[in-house]
Amino acid sequence: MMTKLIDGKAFAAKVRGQVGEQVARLQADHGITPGLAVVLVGEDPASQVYVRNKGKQTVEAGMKSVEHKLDADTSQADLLALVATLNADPSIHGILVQLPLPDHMDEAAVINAIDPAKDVDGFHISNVGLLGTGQKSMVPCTPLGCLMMLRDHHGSLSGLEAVVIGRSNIVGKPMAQLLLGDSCTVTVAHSRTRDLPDVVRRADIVVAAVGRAQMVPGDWIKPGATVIDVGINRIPAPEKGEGKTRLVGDVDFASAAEVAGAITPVPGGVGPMTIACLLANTLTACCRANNLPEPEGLTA
Ligand SMILES: NC(=O)C1=CN([C@@H]2O[C@H](COP(=O)(O)OP(=O)(O)OC[C@H]3O[C@@H](n4cnc5c(N)ncnc54)[C@H](OP(=O)(O)O)[C@@H]3O)[C@@H](O)[C@H]2O)C=CC1
Ligand SMILES: Nc1nc(=O)c2c([nH]1)NC[C@@H]1CN(c3ccc(C(=O)N[C@@H](CCC(=O)O)C(=O)O)cc3)C=[N+]21
Repeated sequence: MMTKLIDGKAFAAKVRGQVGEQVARLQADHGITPGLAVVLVGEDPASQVYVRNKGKQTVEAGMKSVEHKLDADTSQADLLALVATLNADPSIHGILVQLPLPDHMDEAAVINAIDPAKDVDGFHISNVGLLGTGQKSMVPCTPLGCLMMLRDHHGSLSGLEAVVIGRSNIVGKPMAQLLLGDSCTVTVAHSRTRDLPDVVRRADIVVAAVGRAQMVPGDWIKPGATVIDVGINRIPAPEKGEGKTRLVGDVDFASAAEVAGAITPVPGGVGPMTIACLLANTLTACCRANNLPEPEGLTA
């Protein structure tokens, strides 16, 4: 089987280009610059990398980027006060609080304190409810990026069997909602699923969002299926030198690529699309806030 590599890096660059064009038009026609605020609590090195990448790409798309870095022992009240300030700031159209938060914080309380119109992660209960009932919402970036790649590859997803492995609020559940919205027959698998290999074998579309390095082998994949690998796992890479690591997905890429019709790599697949969709959501939020037409092709 000749598999098609779905190039998320190139796709994301295209999306960011479209966002940049529409940001320039917004600026020229209306004098408005979309603004994104990213809040990071604590010093998790991986989170710092993501936050830096987000800030850089936000600026490259012509938008305003603000980063707030708080100590790991910041009180929840102080974080909520910052969120309230950002909610009230008219130059900020998108707010992202990087997850996970330190253990002493109530993640749901913080997320639900964000103005839903500025919730570019799409994690606020209002947005979750709107998505679940098929109404206009802010759509979570990672699943939105996956959906864009799937639509691009398949055209219509109608009637396809989709299996999502993972049921988290940030990836698995919203992914399942989006696939249902595009008329897939959706199965959501998780750690209690009986006979996961058999469940995965019936899928035309597999979305793996588990957080376990290379757990899905090629012999679970139906020949010709499309495989979207959300996982980001760092594993030792002694071949690169002592103490070195490399990134791998939740799918065993080498064996899955032998049978899949199309597959996303890690890195260079879902990850860059997540950031591109964050920029798209910020633009969308800015247009909505100003009663302007929404950007085309950048929403679900
Ligand atoms: N590329 C990107 O932009 C992003 C990548 N990620 C990556 O995606 C992965 C998943 O993230 P996230 O959804 O936050 O993770 P969570 O840990 O929140 O959820 C993992 C899910 O996988 C399920 N699971 C765990 N073990 C198994 C198993 N053996 N068989 C089947 N299902 C299992 C869990 O089931 P149960 O509910 O029963 O415990 C849970 O539903 C991670 O690698 C993360 O780094 C995340 C966000 C963005
Ligand atoms: N509120 C919130 N929203 C998020 O969207 C969110 C979050 N918290 N917490 C953490 C996860 C993870 N996440 C990634 C984003 C980009 C890459 C990405 O760009 N990955 C590159 C590689 C980056 C590298 O080299 O480390 C790639 O896959 O090619 C990965 C992971 C967003 N998340």
